[in-house]
Amino acid sequence: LSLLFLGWLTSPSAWHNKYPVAHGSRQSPIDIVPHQASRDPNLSQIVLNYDRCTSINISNNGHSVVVEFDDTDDRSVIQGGPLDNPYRLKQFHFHWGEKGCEGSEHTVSGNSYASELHLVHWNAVKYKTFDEAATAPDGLAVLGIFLDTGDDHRWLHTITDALYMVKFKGSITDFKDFNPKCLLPSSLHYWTYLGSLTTPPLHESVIWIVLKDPITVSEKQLGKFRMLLFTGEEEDQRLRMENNFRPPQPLKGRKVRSSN
Ligand SMILES: C[C@H](CNC(=O)c1ccc(S(N)(=O)=O)cc1)Cn1ccc2ccccc21
Ligand SMILES: [Zn+2]
Repeated sequence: LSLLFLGWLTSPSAWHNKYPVAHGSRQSPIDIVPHQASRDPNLSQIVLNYDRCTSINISNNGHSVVVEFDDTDDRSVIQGGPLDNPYRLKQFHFHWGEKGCEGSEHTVSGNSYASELHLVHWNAVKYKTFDEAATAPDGLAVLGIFLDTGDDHRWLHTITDALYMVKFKGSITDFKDFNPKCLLPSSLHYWTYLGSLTTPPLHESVIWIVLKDPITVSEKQLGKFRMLLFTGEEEDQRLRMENNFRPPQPLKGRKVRSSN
């Protein structure tokens, strides 16, 4: 692809050239093997205090579609589980494929889901800014939620109806009064492990919390994500945004823990 050739849209296998940490000891995503995860009785449940969250905008950053939140105070935080502090919700975004059988970043016993939702939080107790936290080993906490295909998701339309407004890379529009609690599965049982950002700069700064249960969305709803473009309005090449997922990375001796 000319964009690949131009080095703009680099493939995951080339990222190590510019970001050597791509071959680091705690890279994400990983393949999660449930029976090899250790049940840890000290792992409490995770608590999501999103009731006063303030969504601000939705945008296409050329990698995914991102909904950003007001993170100037502790109005929406995740806490408990493996976390020693509350972590502030900053944004959520998705990863997806070009067909239903792949698209998630984490896999479970080698199996992919159609998509994966990432709710990105940062440790504002220990760090002053998101960018500072994004480079610290305990700086970020990302809640991963798998998306399965089946019936329509009753609340996802609020997001998919806005996607036409952010078709091109670099586009952004208001997106108020959205509470991501409506995107949670019924159970908050999870796996947790120490990992990284799954896109450059691949900082090894993420405490991953991956929910065991997926949510269900329809092929039609997922198809609307595929009408987004990697390319900007001014570019003559139009590249559909799909397969924006990094494949699983080596575990390198890490332990995956399981909530009860
Ligand atoms: C990281 C930040 C841009 N990336 C992210 O915020 C991010 C968040 C979550 C994920 S995922 N898919 O793992 O949930 C991936 C990327 C900007 N930024 C801050 C410091 C910094 C330094 C160099 C370049 C960019 C930098
Ligand atoms: Zn992500």
